[in-house]
Amino acid sequence: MKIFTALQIREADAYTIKHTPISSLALMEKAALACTDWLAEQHFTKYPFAVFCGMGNNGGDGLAITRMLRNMGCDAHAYIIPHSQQASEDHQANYKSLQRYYPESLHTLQTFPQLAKDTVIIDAILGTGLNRPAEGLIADTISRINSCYEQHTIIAIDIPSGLLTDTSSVNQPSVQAHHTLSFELPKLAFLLPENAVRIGEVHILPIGLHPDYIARTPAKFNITDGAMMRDLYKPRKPFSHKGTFGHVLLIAGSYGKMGAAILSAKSCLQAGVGLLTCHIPKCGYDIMQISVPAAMCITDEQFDHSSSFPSEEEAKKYKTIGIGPGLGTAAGSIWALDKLLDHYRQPMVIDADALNLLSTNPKTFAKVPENSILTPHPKEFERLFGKTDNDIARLELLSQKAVERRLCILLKGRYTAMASPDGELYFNATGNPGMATGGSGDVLTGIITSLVAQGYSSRDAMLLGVYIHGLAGDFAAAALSQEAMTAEDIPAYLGRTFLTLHKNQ
Ligand SMILES: NC(=O)C1=CN([C@@H]2O[C@H](COP(=O)(O)OP(=O)(O)OC[C@H]3O[C@@H](n4cnc5c(N)ncnc54)[C@H](OP(=O)(O)O)[C@@H]3O)[C@@H](O)[C@H]2O)[C@@H](O)CC1
Ligand SMILES: Nc1ncnc2c1ncn2[C@@H]1O[C@H](COP(=O)(O)OP(=O)(O)O)[C@@H](O)[C@H]1O
Ligand SMILES: [K+]
Repeated sequence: MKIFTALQIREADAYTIKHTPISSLALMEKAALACTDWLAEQHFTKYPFAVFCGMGNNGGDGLAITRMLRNMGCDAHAYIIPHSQQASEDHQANYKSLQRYYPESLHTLQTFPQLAKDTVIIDAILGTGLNRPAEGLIADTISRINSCYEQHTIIAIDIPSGLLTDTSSVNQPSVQAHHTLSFELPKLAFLLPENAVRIGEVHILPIGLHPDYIARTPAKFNITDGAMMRDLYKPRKPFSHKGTFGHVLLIAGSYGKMGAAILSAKSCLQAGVGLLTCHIPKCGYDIMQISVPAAMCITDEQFDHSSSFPSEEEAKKYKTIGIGPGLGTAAGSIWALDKLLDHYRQPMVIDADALNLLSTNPKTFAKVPENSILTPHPKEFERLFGKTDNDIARLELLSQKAVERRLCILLKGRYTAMASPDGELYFNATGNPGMATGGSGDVLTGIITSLVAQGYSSRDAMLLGVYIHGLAGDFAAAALSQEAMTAEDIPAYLGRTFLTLHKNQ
C-alpha cells in the first residue's frame, strides 16, 4: 500500500474529479458521509457534537458532517474559526447548505464554547493544507480542545489539526485526538512513534479516489501487505529435500540468556529452514538439545559465552549465519566476530548483542558483508548510527545508512521501517502490543535467517520475515490475548501464518 504526500493526495483528488463524473463538492460529501457513517457505527450519534471548522476544505468536511449529523437528529454545532479572509469554494457551498437547513447550528468562534457533558469534539480545523505552524486563535482553540482530553472524546478529521502530513511535527502545537478518521490511504504522520499520542486510533475510510492515479503514481514510502507477500512467497517444490532449504548457523546465547537462543532456533526451524546448527557456549548444550531436538549443536570452548566462531573452511557449509540473540558482549565475542567477518562474505543476519558489539567497534562494522540484514530496535539503532532530533530524521538516517553501507536495515517498532541498499523504504503493519515482550526480537532473527537460507534475497527475507513475524503475533494475540501471549507463542503460530501465503488462500 502506498503512502502519498499531501501534494500527491491533492493530485489524486484532482485526478478523480477530472476522470470521473464526481465533482469536488461531491467528493467532500462522500468524505463527510464516510465520517458520519463511522460515527453512527461506533454509537457516537447518541451524544451532542461540537464541530470546530477551519476555512479550507477540512473545515468544509466539518460543515458537511454537522449537516449530516443534524439530518440524523443529533444535537450538532459548528464553530468556525475565522483564520482567513476567504473560505474555500467547497467550504462556502457547505456553509450555505448548513445556513439554509440548520442556521441555529452555525457559529463563528469567538470564545471557546461551554460543552455539555459527553459532547464529542470534532476537529475539522486544518487538514493536509497546513502550511505553517498554528498560531493565534487556532493555536488557542487547539489548546482548549486538548484540555478537554480527559472529559470528551476528540475525533480528528483527516489528520489532527496542526500535525504535518509528511514531516516531523515535534514542537508544533496540534490537536491530540482519541480517533483520527482519514481518507483512502494512510499518511506518513500516522506511522511515526512521536505522533502516537496525537493521532490516537487511526481509521482509514475509503472515499473512491481514482485507482488509476493510485496505481501509476510511485510513492517514496510503502506499507507491505498480504498481496505483496503472496507474490514474494516461494512455494515448496514436490521433489525438494532438506538441502534445498539451506543450512543456517545460529550463533546465540550466553550464560543466563540461553532462552534467546532457544527462541531464535525454534523460530528458524518453524520458518522452514532445511538444517540448523547452533553455536552456543558449553553452558547451553543440554538446554538447547532438550528444548530444540531438531537443531544440531556446536559448543564453544568457553563455558558462559562464545569466543571462537567457525573457520573459513567450516563456515562454507552454511548458507547464512544469524548472530546476536543473547550473545552477550564479552570481549572474546567481539574478537571472534571480527575474525569471522575477515572471511565470511555471504549476507548474514545481525541482531541484538552482535549489533552492540558492532556499534563499539567501527572497524569490525566496516567488514559486514553487503546485503546483510541488521535488525536493531530504536536503542540499538541509536548506538549504531547516532541520535536524531525526530522520527523523520531517523528514517532518513536509516535509508542513508542502508544505501551507504549496502545493507538491509530494519528499525523495529509498531510500524517496523525496512530500508534496502537501493533506497527503498517499506513499513510493516502487522503485529500488536502483545509482542512488546522480551524475546519477540529473537524470534524475528530466527525467521529472517531461515528465509535467507531458503533462497529469498535479503530484501525479500526482510520484508516477508517482518510481515509473518507480526502476523503470527496477531494470530497469537487473537487466540491468547495480548497480555497472556509470550514470545514463544509467535513461532507456534507461524504455521497458520504460512497458510495465508498460499496462493489459493
Ligand atoms: N482527497 C482527499 O483526501 C479529500 C480531502 N478533503 C479534505 O480537504 C482537506 C484539505 O483541504 P485544504 O487543501 O483546503 O486545506 P486545509 O487543511 O483545510 O487548510 C486550508 C487553508 O488554511 C490555511 N492555513 C494553513 N495552515 C494554517 C495555519 N497554521 N494557520 C492558519 N491558516 C492556515 C491555508 O491557506 P492560507 O491561509 O495559506 O491562504 C490553507 O490552504 C483534507 O485534509 C480533507 O479534510 C475532502 O474534503 C475531500 C477529499
Ligand atoms: N506495539 C507493537 N506493535 C507491533 N509490533 C511490536 C510492538 N511492540 C513490539 N513489537 C515487535 O516485537 C519485536 C520486539 O523486538 P525487540 O525489542 O528486539 O525484543 P527483544 O529484544 O526482547 O527480543 C519487534 O519485531 C517489534 O516490531
Ligand atoms: K483536522
